[in-house]
Amino acid sequence: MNLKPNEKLNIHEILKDLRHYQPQKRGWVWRDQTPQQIRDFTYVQASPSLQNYVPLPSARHLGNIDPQPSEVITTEIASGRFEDDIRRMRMAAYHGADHIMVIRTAGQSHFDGLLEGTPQGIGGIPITRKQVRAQRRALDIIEEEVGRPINYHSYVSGVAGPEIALLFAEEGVNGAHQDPQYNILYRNINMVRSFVDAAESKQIMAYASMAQIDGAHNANATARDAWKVMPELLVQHIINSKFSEKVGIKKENICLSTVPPAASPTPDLKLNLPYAVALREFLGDYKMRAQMNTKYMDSSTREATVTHVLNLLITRLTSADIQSTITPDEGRNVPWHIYNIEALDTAKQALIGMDDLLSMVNLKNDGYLQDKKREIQERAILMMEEIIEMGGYFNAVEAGMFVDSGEYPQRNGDGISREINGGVGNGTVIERDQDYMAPVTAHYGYNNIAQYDKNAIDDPSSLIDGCTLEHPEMIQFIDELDETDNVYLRLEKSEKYRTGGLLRPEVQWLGDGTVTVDLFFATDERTAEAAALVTGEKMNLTDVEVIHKEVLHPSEGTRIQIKGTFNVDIKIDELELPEVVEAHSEEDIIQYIKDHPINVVAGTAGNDEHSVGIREVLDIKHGGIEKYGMKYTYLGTSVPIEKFVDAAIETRSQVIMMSTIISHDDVHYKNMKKLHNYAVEKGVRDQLILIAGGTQVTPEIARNSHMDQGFGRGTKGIHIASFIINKHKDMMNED
Ligand SMILES: Cc1ncc(COP(=O)(O)O)c(/C=N/CC[C@H](N)C(=O)O)c1O
Repeated sequence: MNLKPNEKLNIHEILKDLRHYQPQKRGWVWRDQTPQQIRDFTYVQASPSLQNYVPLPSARHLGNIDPQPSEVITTEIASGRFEDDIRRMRMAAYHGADHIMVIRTAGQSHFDGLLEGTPQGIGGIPITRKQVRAQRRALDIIEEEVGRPINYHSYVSGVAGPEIALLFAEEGVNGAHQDPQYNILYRNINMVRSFVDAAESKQIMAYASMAQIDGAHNANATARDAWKVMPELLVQHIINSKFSEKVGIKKENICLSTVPPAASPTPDLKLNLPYAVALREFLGDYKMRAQMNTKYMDSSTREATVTHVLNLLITRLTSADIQSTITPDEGRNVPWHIYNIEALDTAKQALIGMDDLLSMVNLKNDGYLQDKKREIQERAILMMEEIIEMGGYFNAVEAGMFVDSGEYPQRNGDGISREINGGVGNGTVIERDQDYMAPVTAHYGYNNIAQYDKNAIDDPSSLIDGCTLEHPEMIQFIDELDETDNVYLRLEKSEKYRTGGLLRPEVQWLGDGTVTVDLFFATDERTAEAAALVTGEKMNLTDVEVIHKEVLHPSEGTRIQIKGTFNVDIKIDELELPEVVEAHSEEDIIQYIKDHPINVVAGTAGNDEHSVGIREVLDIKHGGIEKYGMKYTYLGTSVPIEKFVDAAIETRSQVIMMSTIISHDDVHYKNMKKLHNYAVEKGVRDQLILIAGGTQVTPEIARNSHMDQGFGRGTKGIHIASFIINKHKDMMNED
């Protein structure tokens, strides 16, 4: 399936014959990191541009360039409906994401086997073979469309870790979180079981060349005062990284989740920059996955974005191989399309904006930064030495050494303590017998293959002519298990928004009807909140809820954002679509005017004193037509209609731009007819391009009033200039 930008991805095609689909490749793909020369600009920490993309809004002034940073950019997409998330993945890829992270449904860490089918998830997606295969298949098509590989990522931790790891290897998943410490500390899974499972999972991930992200960041999401766990974060990174390397994951696929432990209004960089430097100095052989702090994130997207940009500054002052973006699941707890895309644009804009920063500034080799860095490192080393003295990691966990609210070596005794012989899965690790044998690939630990064939020791599955990792056709694909909760039922309900010609606003699921309204009330917070809910109801929204409050002043005013459901289906074929306003590139217009000089007469007609609008589209300062080399004679305001034509004749102008804002008694259309009639009377109508503009002017009605074109709200100089050269070309061909 080849995707075209103006064609929607067809979920039915993705699901068709899924049982026979096999992943196109395995393994993580880093970006091609090569400096890029784009127009006048050289980008050093860059990668090649995409074939299909949506550039930043401001790129419009720069020929729509879309430079790509060198870091892999992550976005997390998990609304609970994998079929709807595929659309967002395509949007995200257009905005520069090449690492799609799928959070699992709540509590999947505690499922001791694989889920099947495609039930709807809560707070994430139930990771199943069918769902993974469908999304990887979609990403295979989307990466063709944007022209860059896309890494698909989810989570291996939990009691079914090894089974999930094998599923991911079989289905071509490219990256996963895997860290036994996560199981132990945050899911209370038995520590012996967790490390044995982790060895198996990591071996499989190494075989499939998957990138691994660790779970150290969870400490600063869990700790009482996150900035105090910095020594422990280093320790956690070291434990998982060294363990992973010993199991067999290549260093370039071991990624540290370098989430900084603090965010403004703490002095963000004074805490997080020394930590970032300390981490990279100790563990620079591995890859760094930068991820902004998600603990001190509230419902203000503006505030979260600033924290995100400060994290991007740290990335540019140190280094990152993967740059994660605001994790809507953890930030605003609303995994909506707009938050993924805004965060991707933030990352792209900031990283590109700070390209090659260290060629201009560098970090001081003395003073606070180095002292703080060293202090963090020393605390971490002391902590590791004490762990060894305590008899090792398991004893240290049992003693509550981790996520204590004290800054090591200070201990407050409130760490997360787990019993060596406790937790989920305790007592489920069984010593392998002498004759234990499993004829499978990427299997960790004792495996007595030699008892059957000494030559097969390095290739156990050769005893059975290969396992599922060599023969994907052996994989048992289970379609749907639950007749009441599966993708087919969901697609049936939303089909009218796919092929029924209907539209409804949405935030995450097709046609979910959710809208947000941004309100300000000149009153205190509680009154404003109550008023906002009533406002939503009076707008005929249902399920109205407040999702964000901002006090501008305790009594003068409060900002409230609400969400609500809009319960009306919009019929597409009843819509009157706005005209497409063609805009040539700035270079083409400038060149055309150089070859064909064009003069313009402009002013505001009749008894109308408005002048702002027409100045916006005339002056070079606002990107008016002057910017493209056109010369204009400005007649001012309240210009008699005849004067426009007389001045055009006198100045040998080809164009009249008449601004006519006032629309009482349709005076604006009367002005247009008068202008046309007078030009005819003077015998110059066919030599002139007549353009009318104004807030109440529409192209169709202007043309019906004998103008050549009309321009309404939001018109920019480039739109008018493009029309003028198109019309001028037509007139030239006619002559
Ligand atoms: C090591 C590890 N294993 C599993 C899970 C998730 O585990 P469940 O699937 O049971 O929820 C996590 C979660 N971290 C959040 C990731 C964050 N959004 C990020 O970008 O890093 C984890 O860190």
